[in-house]
Parts: sequence; C-alpha cells; structure tokens
Amino acid sequence: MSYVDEVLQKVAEKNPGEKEFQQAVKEVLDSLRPVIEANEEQYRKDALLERMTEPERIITFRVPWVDDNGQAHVNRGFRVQFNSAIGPYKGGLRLHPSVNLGIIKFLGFEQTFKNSLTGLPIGGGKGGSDFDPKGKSDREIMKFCQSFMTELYRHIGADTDVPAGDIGVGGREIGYLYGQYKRLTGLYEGVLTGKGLTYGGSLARTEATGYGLVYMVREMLLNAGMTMEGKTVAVSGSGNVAIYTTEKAQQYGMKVVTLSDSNGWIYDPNGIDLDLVKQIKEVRRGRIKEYAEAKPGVEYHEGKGVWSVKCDIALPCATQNELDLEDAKQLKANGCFLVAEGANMPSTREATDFFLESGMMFMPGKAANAGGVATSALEMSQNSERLSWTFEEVDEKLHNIMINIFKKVDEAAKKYGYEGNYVMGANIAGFEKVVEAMNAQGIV
Ligand SMILES: NC(=O)C1=CN([C@@H]2O[C@H](COP(=O)(O)OP(=O)(O)OC[C@H]3O[C@@H](n4cnc5c(N)ncnc54)[C@H](O)[C@@H]3O)[C@@H](O)[C@H]2O)C=CC1
Ligand SMILES: O=C(O)CCC(=O)C(=O)O
Repeated sequence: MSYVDEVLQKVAEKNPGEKEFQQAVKEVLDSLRPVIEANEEQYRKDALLERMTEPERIITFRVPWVDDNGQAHVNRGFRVQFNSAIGPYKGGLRLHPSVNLGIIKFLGFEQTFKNSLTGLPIGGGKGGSDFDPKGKSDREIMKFCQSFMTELYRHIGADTDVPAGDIGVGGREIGYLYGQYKRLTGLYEGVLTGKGLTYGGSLARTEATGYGLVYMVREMLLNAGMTMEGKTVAVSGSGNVAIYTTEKAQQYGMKVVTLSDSNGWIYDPNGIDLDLVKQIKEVRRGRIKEYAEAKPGVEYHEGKGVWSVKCDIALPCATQNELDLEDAKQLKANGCFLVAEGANMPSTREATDFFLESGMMFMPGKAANAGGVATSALEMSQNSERLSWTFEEVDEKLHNIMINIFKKVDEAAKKYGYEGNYVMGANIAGFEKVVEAMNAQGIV
C-alpha cells in the first residue's frame, strides 16, 4: 500500500465520524501524491504525514453562561492547535450550532497550509463553539464571550496562539473576548486579531478576506488574458467575506447578482445594492430576505439556489460543502468559467473534481481566501511595533501578498507538470514550506 493510502486509512480509523476532517485530509494528500511519492521512504521513516494530520494539541472545554431570563446554558468550546512549525498558531473562532471537533480540525488542518502560502510566520489553529449567536442580545453575546475566554486565555498569547474571527465572530465578539483576556491576564498585547481600531486593530482587516479574494480573481483572469469589467458574478453568503467580496468586485466594474444566508437567497438582476445589504446585515443583524422586501424587482427564494443563476464567475463565501456536483454542472452549463472559494472548503470533493476535469478555472479556499489571515499577520506586526499603518499601506501589502500567492500556486502546479491545477499548486506550495520547517526542527 502506498504511504498516502496507509495514512488515509489510519486517519479514517483514528477520527471516526469526523467527515469534514477526513474530507480535507483526503483532498490534500491525494493532490500531494506526486510530491510524497518522490520522497516516500524518508517521509514514512519520519512519520511526517502522521504528524501533519495529528493536531499538536486539542483543547475542549465547558462554556457555561446565563441568558437574559436567568436561564443557564452550557456550550462546548474548542481550540485546536494544529501545527506550529512556521509560527504561532493562527486562525479564527467559529460560533455556529453545527460546530463540532471534526469541523474545527478540518479548519485547523486547512489553515496550516493556507498560512504557509501567505509567506508570513504563522502556524495553523482554529477554534469555536456550538453556541448559536442568532437571536441573542448583545448582553448574552458578551456573557458567552467572557465565559469562553475565561477558559481559553490560559492557552493563548501574542507569541503562542492568536485567534481571530470566523463565522459568527466579528468585531463585537472580538471586543468582548479581548476585554476579558486583558482583565484575566493584565496584558495589553496582540493576542487576537480583527480588533477594533481604537484598541490595536488594523485598518483593512475587516475588508481583507473579500478584497483578497477579488485580487486573486484578478490574477487568474489576467493570467488567462481576460479582464474583470462587465463580468457577472454569483456570490453566496452575506457575512463579512461575502460583503467585502461584493464591494471590491463592484469597484472593479463587475456585476454581483446574488447573495444568500442560511434561510434563502436573493437575485438582483440590476446588481446588489451594497449599502442596503450592510444596513441589513451589519447594522440590524437581519435576514437577507429583507433586501427583497425593500427592493422591487428582486427575487427571494427559500433554501439553496445561488448556483442556478447565469454568471461568468462564482464566489462561494458562506460555508463548507455548500456547492455540490449538481451545482457545479449547472454553473458550467450556464457559462460560468471561474470559481474561487471565499469560504473554507465550500465545494464538495466531487464538485472540485468536476471543475478541474471540465477545464474551468478553480482556486481553492486556502489560496483564494488567505488575504484575511495574511492581514491578521499584518495586524500582529503593527501590534509588535506599536504602530498603525494607513488603509492604503495595508491594502497594498494585501494586494501584493495575493499576487505572490497566485504566483506560488501557479508555479508549484507547473513544476510538477499540472499547469492550471491550482488545487495541486496550492497544496504543494503550502506543504513544501511546512515540511522544510518540520524537518529542520526534528521529530516533534
Ligand atoms: N472572516 C474571515 O476573515 C475569513 C472567513 N473565511 C471563511 O469564509 C466563510 C464565511 O465566513 P464569514 O463571512 O467570516 O462569516 P459570517 O458569520 O460573517 O457570515 C457567514 C455567512 O454564511 C452564511 N452561512 C453560515 N452557515 C450557513 C449554512 N449552513 N448555510 C447557508 N449559509 C450559511 C451566513 O448566513 C452568513 O451569511 C466561512 O467558511 C469562513 O470560514 C475564510 C477566511 C477568512
Ligand atoms: O485572521 C485569522 O487569523 C483567521 C482567519 C480565518 O479564520 C481563516 O483564514 O479561515
């Protein structure tokens, strides 16, 4: 049996029921086969892949909190410190009722390769809880965040593990988490990113993941001799990544016609009115349905469906496995030729394989959405030197980072004879740096 198959079998046996984690590991190791086969003996001897697929540390804890009616609740908290070969653990916290250990492990595993691709010194980690922020008051959110941090604080630090936002965690939550960390430790340090601008946050971090995604799309189009102007774009989600993806796409003259949330999706043939979306989602914390209620001529549909519209480019920005094989076929049939992932693993394995086999341009999340974590690393740098850079400085660095990621991914794919296969390119380029750092540091 090949070393990859042996490790995949062990991962399946050791992590039963963790389907997203197994899916992510299989996708990465399958695409790394040519690299691993070339070094199989040494990697096997060093148990390299076993170490890479086993988190350095998993922390699970109880999060008790009391709601506005005096009712107590208990959620489960997680932090998975996956790989610190190239820097302190870095990655977001997700608050969503679907959160479980397998989801946090898949995200932490992916984060390790993504962070490597940024070229910055950050290792991979991820955390979160099965807490559902939907419908909770600000006070309830604060109590939950304080309780979560009351356990988490002993495991993190500016030079050890630096969490940030993800689904359900934005500026409000980071503020409450930071306040509690400072209260418990007495330290005013860059222990979290995505902070507010008055207490150590970086300009452009809020926009970074979405802007970075569009900068990546630009590189893909330029490389294919195409322009952005006038392209029709389908975006899913309506949170942080979807909103700032839409903003940057519109700045480049593209027309975004869809957005969604977990209840349904909207189709605006005239192009999304982003001010209205920001008002609904960022200010009122409402549902995307309200957009269609406020605007005549906009369609609203319950459930899934964003990928059924006619578009040139599809940018999934909601959550994992939101785009399956049927969706992929429909996109292709409707003329879509480019897909870039704003979310983490939004395309199923079957959809990803279809994109690659049918000759569509496809950029996986670990490269396409890396602008968020890269800008978090820029926030860490600013915190260390006790300085704040201007919006333009950060945005320019972000843009250059995305150009460099595209180059690395493109070159890695070419080096192994798989030109245009950015899944292989991203996995190979991310992997090679982590391997070199792990090898240099011995069997740890
Ligand atoms: N915030 C960041 O900087 C980064 C986020 N990501 C990824 O981007 C994706 C979106 O994250 P954010 O925009 O930050 O979160 P968010 O909480 O601001 O927004 C999430 C959006 O996805 C939708 N959504 C969540 N679960 C869903 C489900 N089960 N079905 C349909 N829609 C669902 C929500 O309704 C919401 O519109 C996630 O996959 C996250 O891991 C990736 C890189 C960085
Ligand atoms: O900014 C960060 O540290 C993490 C962003 C994130 O969660 C991600 O890249 O998926």
